Amino acid sequence: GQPYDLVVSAGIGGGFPPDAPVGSVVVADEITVADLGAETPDGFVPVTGLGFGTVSHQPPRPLVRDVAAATGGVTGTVLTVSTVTGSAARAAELRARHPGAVAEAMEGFGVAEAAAAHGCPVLEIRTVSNPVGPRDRAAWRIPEALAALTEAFGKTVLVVESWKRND
Ligand SMILES: O=C(O)c1cccc(C(=O)CC[C@H]2O[C@@H](n3cnc4c(=O)[nH]cnc43)[C@H](O)[C@@H]2O)c1
Repeated sequence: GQPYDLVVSAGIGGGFPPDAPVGSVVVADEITVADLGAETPDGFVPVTGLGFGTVSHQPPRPLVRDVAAATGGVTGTVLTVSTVTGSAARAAELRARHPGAVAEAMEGFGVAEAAAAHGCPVLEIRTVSNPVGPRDRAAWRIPEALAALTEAFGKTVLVVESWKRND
């Protein structure tokens, strides 16, 4: 079949204040799964600490830089979680464990694993619909985040097309 040059995971996400406010664009320079591992009496141990697997993927640096410049996006780690953060304590715990985290979402790491399995680079772009923290569904700005995503994705496509030609 036709080989792919890039896999893009795009969607909305929660932003860690103050780095990624609601409405902002985030481009992952690292895609990290935050809750894949084991809980032990001494705390959370990632799968890598258990002796197998992987917990992070790195999108191509020049592409991240150029997409962030084109979209006005913030770069940083985007965490993949299975459970949407719903408390200040959990938000603080995640940030303590991942100081470079600017956002969380639910799909990026799975997409990155699939891309890696096919030797394909990956990019994750998120627009922020809500702050990561105490659960307040009424504060989620999903239509605004989707509108921002549409705009950011259009700019991303232009960068990706020139990146493909030049790389
Ligand atoms: O009502 C809830 O608390 C709730 C629980 C689970 C999932 C949801 C969603 O609507 C998430 C679906 C979608 O949005 C992304 N997303 C947006 N904000 C966040 C976040 O703060 N943490 C994690 N994921 C988030 C996610 O990637 C999904 O695509 C609501």
